[in-house]
Amino acid sequence: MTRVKVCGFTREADLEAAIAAGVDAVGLIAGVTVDTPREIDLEVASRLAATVPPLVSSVLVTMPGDAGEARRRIERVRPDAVQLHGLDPVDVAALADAPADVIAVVEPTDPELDAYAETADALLVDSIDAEGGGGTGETHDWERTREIVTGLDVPVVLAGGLTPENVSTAVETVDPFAVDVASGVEREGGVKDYDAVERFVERATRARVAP
Ligand SMILES: O=C(O)c1ccccc1N[C@@H]1O[C@H](COP(=O)(O)O)[C@@H](O)[C@H]1O
Repeated sequence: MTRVKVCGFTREADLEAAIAAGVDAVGLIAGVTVDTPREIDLEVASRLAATVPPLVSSVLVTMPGDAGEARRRIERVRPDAVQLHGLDPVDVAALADAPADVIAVVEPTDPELDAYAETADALLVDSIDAEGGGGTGETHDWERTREIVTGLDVPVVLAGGLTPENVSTAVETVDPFAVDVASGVEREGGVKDYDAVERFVERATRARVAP
């Protein structure tokens, strides 16, 4: 069954609603260098991460300048996992002993996919913007991401432009370890649409990969 991450919470009530809807992971965006309505400061991220119950993963989504900054943010927020935008495989490898699983964000055509797969605990394949940020609301070539899933021995998370309306097709096409959504389940920037979150979770987990 495909796991589900919903990302970009700014309000505790939205986090609670998503957990009640059955998400496997919740993303908290802090320390990013792109303009987004979903960014919160590290202190708020730390407070929200502490509310996430056992058996649901908290994920710090961040764009640090280097591994040292990433480590400081992990120690401050104490997430179960950290989703890193913009670090190279060497910096990702330097976080192998950090107290969080490491998810490296890549685009489907990244020439260093193999190196990231060897150093990170999971890859998140996203339609990232020129600055390496996510939250674009854009899909990418899912066939290419399917090739990544079949070609690499690392959990692959599919992100980028997913919605309750397209997530079934995305899962059937890509067969990812998990799917990840931010803007596609919002009624306004940074505010989640609870019905959309429920429909996203239901359709993502019900979808079956074509044999
Ligand atoms: O959501 C954002 O604004 C964001 C900003 C900077 C880094 C990551 C961000 N979000 C990540 O991008 C994916 C895809 O977003 P979307 O579903 O296309 O809106 C999101 O799930 C986060 O992991």
